[in-house]
Amino acid sequence: MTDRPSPFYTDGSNDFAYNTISSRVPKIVLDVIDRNHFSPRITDELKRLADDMAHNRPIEPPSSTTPDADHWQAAYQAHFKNGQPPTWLDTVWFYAETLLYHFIIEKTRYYETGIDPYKPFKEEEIASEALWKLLDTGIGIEGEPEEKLHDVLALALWGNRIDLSMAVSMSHGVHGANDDDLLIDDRKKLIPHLLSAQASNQIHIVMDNAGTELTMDLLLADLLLQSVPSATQPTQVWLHIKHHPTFISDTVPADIWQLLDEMEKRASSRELAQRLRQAWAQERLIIVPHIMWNSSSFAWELPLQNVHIHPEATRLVITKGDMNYRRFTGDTSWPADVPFKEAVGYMDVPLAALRAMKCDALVGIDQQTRDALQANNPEWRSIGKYGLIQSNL
Ligand SMILES: O=P(O)(O)OC[C@H]1O[C@](O)(CO)[C@@H](O)[C@@H]1O
Repeated sequence: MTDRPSPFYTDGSNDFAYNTISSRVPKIVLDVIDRNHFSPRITDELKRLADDMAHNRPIEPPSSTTPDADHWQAAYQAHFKNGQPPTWLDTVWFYAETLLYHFIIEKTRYYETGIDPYKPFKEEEIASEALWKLLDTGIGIEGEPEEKLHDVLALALWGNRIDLSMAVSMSHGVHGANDDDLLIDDRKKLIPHLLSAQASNQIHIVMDNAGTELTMDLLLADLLLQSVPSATQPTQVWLHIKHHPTFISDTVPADIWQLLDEMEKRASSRELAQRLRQAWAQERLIIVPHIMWNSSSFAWELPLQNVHIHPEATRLVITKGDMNYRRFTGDTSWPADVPFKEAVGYMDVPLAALRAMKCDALVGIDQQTRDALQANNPEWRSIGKYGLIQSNL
């Protein structure tokens, strides 16, 4: 058993992590200011946050008033160095980035106003014709269940490219996504596992972005509800989403209901929306917002049983996207000879990760493949072009 490598740091030892905290997310904070109409006080607090990150200032103590204050105050202490608060460019990247998005919610007073600071970004995407064209393509997929699952799993993966925090990833789009960019494809194991007769009746999807990715995930959920054979209990699909808005586009409850409303307005997607609403009403489709998915904890630190992920009932956990991949694999680059199954060995349930690669975190790709991709494009890991469908099956 290979020891888990340390997580990426923001101190320059990993370029992408450093650039994210020193430059990329400060720009996102300023963009959030521009896209909203905050009071001068909130605007000044956000500008100071952006400036603190860019200038490697000490991280300020988190507030004591948010529902997850205990987590963030404990994490703050746990990341002290030499008895001092960490600075933004000298700490664990996963902590710094998740904390940054927590601070945006804290400073925009989300818990006092209920206003999603990313709503302007999300509204723009849900109005895009590309989203609705892709949904029509997905709805039009025909064939046997295994054929449909093969194609819809690919759409759910490539939908992850559409990520409002990463223009370069969005630039690759979903239409025309081809399997050449799919570096690992475990669908040949996943699909028989999903379609076989088993006692476990629950598929848990740890969700990611609203908008296009959510549209593809709802299409996948509908197909799973129709295709996965029921056992003593009806097949259920659980959607695990964020408790509050984060990472610009991550899904919160309002995003699901707004999308279903929009789907119902369109003749081509009305039936899909109605099936999903009915599945929800019959408790076959279950939506679970939980603040653990907003935290800086890695997956092995999370009480997954608190969100009903139990070995005996769970047929598969599907994690979507880059941040969840980082949370489940330790936000690090594993040695090339370590299989995905080993890196997630703490998981006592079948797991599949559907991820468009947007940073250096990686496990389960051999050295020869890494070298070839590196020679072709040194930024191959972080441009959202390549995708993984990895499983511990
Ligand atoms: O929505 P996803 O797939 O989790 O990716 C979003 C994240 O990808 C990253 O660029 C790298 O994880 C983050 O900085 C970014 O916000």
